[in-house]
Amino acid sequence: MEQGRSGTIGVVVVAAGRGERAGASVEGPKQYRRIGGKPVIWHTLKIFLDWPRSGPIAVVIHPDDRALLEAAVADLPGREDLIIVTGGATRQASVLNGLRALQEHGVEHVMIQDGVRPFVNAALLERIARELAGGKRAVLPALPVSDTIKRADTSGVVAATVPRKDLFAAQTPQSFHYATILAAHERAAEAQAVDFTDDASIAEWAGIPVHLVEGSIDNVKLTVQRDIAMADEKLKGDTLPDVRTGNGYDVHQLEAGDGVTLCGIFIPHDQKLKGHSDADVALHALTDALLATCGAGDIGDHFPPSDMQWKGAPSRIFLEHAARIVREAGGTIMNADISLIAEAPKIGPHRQAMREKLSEILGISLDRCSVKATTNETIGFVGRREGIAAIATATVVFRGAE
Ligand SMILES: Nc1ccn([C@@H]2O[C@H](COP(=O)(O)OP(=O)(O)OP(=O)(O)O)[C@@H](O)[C@H]2O)c(=O)n1
Ligand SMILES: C[C@](O)(CO)[C@H](O)COP(=O)(O)O
Repeated sequence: MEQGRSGTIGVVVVAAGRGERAGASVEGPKQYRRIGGKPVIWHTLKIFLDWPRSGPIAVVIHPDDRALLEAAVADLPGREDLIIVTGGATRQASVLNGLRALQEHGVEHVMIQDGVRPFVNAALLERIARELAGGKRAVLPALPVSDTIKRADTSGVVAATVPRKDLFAAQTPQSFHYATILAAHERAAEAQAVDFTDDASIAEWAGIPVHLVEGSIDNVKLTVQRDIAMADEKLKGDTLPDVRTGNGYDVHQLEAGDGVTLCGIFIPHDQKLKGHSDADVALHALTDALLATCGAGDIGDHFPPSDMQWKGAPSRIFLEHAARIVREAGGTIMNADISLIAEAPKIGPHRQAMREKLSEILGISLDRCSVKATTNETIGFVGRREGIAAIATATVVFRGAE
């Protein structure tokens, strides 16, 4: 065996199982099922191929799956460097074959990864690598169990509640000093000690201290059909359009005057709206709705009433500002909808002009601009003609989900 090159981390990805618990599929065993449009094994291998510290990578497959693997990785950069190995009847046997395949590659450490954990991530690999570099011979990513754990007898009756304080759920990549874990695996095989479900158990059996590092909550093993469906949904979700809705509400008092400005349209009336600017409640509500779609605060944050420059200002300035913020954040305004709540003046005759004004200010088509109005049936402050209220909703689509 070649001497391990200091710091080189080999990888064994085991993918020779039959996936019986997940059930049959035309795509083959679960490691070849597509999630987010790519086979599970493609995702897993990509993480290791992209991770700059990966040394040689052995992929352990079932003898019947050669064509499936080749098709699965056909478009994966770096696939030509993968070392393809045939697996055994158990996970343990498959890992041993993978470890043996790295013998001539001079690795100092090895990460042993389930092919069916496609959400392993570089941050987790870095955490593990730090421990290996610090001299740990066996490192196990794991998370504390969060469910209460019961032990049951064979009739399905609970025999005991197991204190969970010291319990952890083991993940992969379980990572080791290469020569140490290879020797332990070889000894376990010779001793026909064969019921180990993971490599840390073999290290424990061989008396090697296994050190925990914090696993990753995303790093789930796809075991049953539902796991695969959920993984697919998760990845598809990442590419869904990022549609956001914001709402806004505003009220201004009425006082004696000669008219009100609503949605940028002046309507002659025997009252006017009180306010620092032109007091266009409708445009103020819509400004808030737009700002809300990108978490940009509210109108008061951008145009403080204490700032004299906004005295008597036309409110279209505020709306144009909010629309600019939305666009700069990557948003496209899809729809703006305003409901006015006013006893008087009548809004109906001005609705079309208001919609056209919104369309002009926002730069979107008329059919995406809606203005509605209702009275307050003579009750409350609106009913007593003491004020006018407006409610607005804006829908914005952003480029790509976060
Ligand atoms: N003989 C085996 C058995 C399992 N594995 C691999 O070990 C990982 C974890 O095993 P598991 O989830 O149990 O996969 P399967 O054995 O395929 O599933 P099942 O037990 O439902 O058949 C998987 O990537 C699987 O392909 C392997 O390489 N060789
Ligand atoms: C290695 C493992 O993924 C750690 O949780 C697990 O032990 C594999 O068990 P399985 O029975 O092969 O699913």
